[in-house]
Amino acid sequence: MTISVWRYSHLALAISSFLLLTLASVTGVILAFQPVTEKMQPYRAADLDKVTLAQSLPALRKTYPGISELSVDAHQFVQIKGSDADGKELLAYVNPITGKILGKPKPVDEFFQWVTALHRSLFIHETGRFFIGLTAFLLLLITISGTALIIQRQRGVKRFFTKIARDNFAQFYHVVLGRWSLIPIFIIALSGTYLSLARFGLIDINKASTKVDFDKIKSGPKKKATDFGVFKQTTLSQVETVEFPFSEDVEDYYTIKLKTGEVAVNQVTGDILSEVKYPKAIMLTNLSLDLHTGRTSIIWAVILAIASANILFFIYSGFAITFKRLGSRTKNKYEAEESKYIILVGSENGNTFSFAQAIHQQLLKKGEKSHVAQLNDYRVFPKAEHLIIMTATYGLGDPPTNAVKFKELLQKFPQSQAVLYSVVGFGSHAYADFCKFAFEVDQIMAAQGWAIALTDIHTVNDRSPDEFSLWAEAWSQQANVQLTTLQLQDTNKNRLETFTVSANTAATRTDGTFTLSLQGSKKLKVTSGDLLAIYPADDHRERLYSIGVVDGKIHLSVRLQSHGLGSSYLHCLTQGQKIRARIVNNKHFHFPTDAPEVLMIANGTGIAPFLGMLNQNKAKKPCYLYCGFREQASYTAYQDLILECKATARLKQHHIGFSREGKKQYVSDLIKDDAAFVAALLERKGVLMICGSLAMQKDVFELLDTICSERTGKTLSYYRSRDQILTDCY
Ligand SMILES: Cc1cc2nc3c(=O)[nH]c(=O)nc-3n(C[C@H](O)[C@H](O)[C@H](O)COP(=O)(O)O)c2cc1C
Repeated sequence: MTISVWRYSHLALAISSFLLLTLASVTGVILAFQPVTEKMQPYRAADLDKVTLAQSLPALRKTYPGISELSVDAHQFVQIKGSDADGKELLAYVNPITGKILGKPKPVDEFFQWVTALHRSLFIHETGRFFIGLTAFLLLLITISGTALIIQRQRGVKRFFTKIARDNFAQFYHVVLGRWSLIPIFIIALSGTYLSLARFGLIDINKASTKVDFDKIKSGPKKKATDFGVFKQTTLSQVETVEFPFSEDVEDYYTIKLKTGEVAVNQVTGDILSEVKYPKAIMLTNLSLDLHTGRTSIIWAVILAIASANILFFIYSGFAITFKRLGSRTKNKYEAEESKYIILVGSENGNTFSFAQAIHQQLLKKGEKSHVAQLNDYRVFPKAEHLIIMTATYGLGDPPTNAVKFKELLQKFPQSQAVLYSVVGFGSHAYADFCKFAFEVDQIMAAQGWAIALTDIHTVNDRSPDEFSLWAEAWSQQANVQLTTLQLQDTNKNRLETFTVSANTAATRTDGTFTLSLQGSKKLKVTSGDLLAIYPADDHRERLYSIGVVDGKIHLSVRLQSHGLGSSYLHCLTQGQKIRARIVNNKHFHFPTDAPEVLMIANGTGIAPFLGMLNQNKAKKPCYLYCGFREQASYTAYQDLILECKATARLKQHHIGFSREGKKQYVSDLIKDDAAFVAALLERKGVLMICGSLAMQKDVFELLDTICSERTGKTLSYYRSRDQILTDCY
């Protein structure tokens, strides 16, 4: 089943039951304390599984000749009923062997009684019981769909308990707590459902009673009750109640109600007069009661309380996740299945969506059925006549995250009608592989029998509105759809903050690299590894820089490029100057606080985020830094900070190589020298972080692939898929 089927089932079930589930969970938490408080009373008889009826019944009957009934409850309290020597009513907890009175039963606490009635029937008797039973059943289905979702999210049953990628608080803890409380919640739901079915007679739980043939009752040979075989073989832990003979008359007998059946015993001879076995359903009902109420074990009662409290958290976090998802989803007027125009977007930072929206809105205005989705949502579009694919490119010509599945899905879901397609690539000439992913998409589209190219592939450099308009014009002519001026919303521009330059080393360095410190005007949510987006020409062109946060300030490390738009702009900034920029949360490259060890690999200005991470490593997690520079002069600027981190144990080891001096080493040479250590670190679940040039990343990946296959027998992608290799290269 696809993830969305499970997700929607999970959501629909949760929505339909959340009110009653909240009530049942709150009352469930309270009721879990009932067995805990009751069990604290000092009436518990020890080792009931060793005390036989032969040891107990004759002794009790001797001490209390007026005894009529003995009962053993779930807390292992032995209670007797009858009349005492003075003919007064006798009701007490006793020691089953000595008969010593341990205490008097108290009526059930009124508060617990009230909560129990609310929990079971909402004070509306059978109707309430029905709704509570239904809620238990819905909870069972929610647990099953939740399990399926966790398995899909973790990509397999075997990886069920492996590390969870952290999206946001609600999502992360919904899954983390879900995994741990799955079993108790499943048991609560299953036992609750079973008890309701039994209550409504859908399961037969009628207890048949013993039938004694009075004509066959023998009055001899007489035996002592302590020698009755059935008494010797039965322990009090098996017993629910014992009804004592009313008188010494042979026609009055013992009726012993066990958990598994009922036995009538001749009080003179000890013969079994009649015996019935209960159906399995009775045992299952008892087990369900034990499991649902925690009445037999304090530990289980506490687990039930925690699990019920977790259900309340799941209700909160489940809704938080849903609202967030709905908020960020592209709002489509028409479903994909009914739309003539399908616009698929590949985007990492959201900019490409604003171009897609511009076309989408125009089509809607014209009364056309248009639908915007992510490339990863590609499927069969039965009514589609036009497919527009707009995608960015990242890394070494890689797809954005929301497009990684597209190629596979395309092979899986061929369209059954001819569809006219057009591909628009969004990229930047600042990267070697300009719009590479878009070109790949265009090529595989061309290979689909059902796909007909409406235009040649168009590329848009640096989100240029002019270049995009050229494509829009070409497409509108070919598609015969008139488009008026496109409204491109630059949402990023609304999110700019002011930063003050607190230091710039541009003037003091000769090697072309410089560091820049910035101070935000207000308290910003930023951490090392995030990116700073600047708009040097105050237009659509955006430039991103990795951030290191050192002592609360944002540090950038930049190499001045000839004709570089961003680097030239930053180079000229002077102390005290203010700039407008925004922080891009780059969560996949944050310091992995859960990792046991971290190995950082950087070349050149890629060291910036690591300096911040090391500075923030107050927990002194073992960190190793492998760094490559052109010459010593490039390294000097960072040396003091690195040595300080080492002196304060925030950095355990560092290895620096210079490509144009001394041994002429690249960072990959440093890694090669320590291949055994790197492999062992990966095996110890350590994390490798790489920041710097894409060329360096390529070399290091090739080397790591060899190291892994030779030394750990695993592939590099094995560690990448487990978030043990994190990259931020440019
Ligand atoms: C880290 C990084 C890597 C990039 N790699 C490439 C690339 O290899 N080729 C390319 O043409 N553009 C590359 N770009 C530019 C983006 O594709 C371009 O800015 C695009 O408009 C971003 O769209 P989005 O905001 O929708 O993700 C890269 C941008 C960043 C920040």
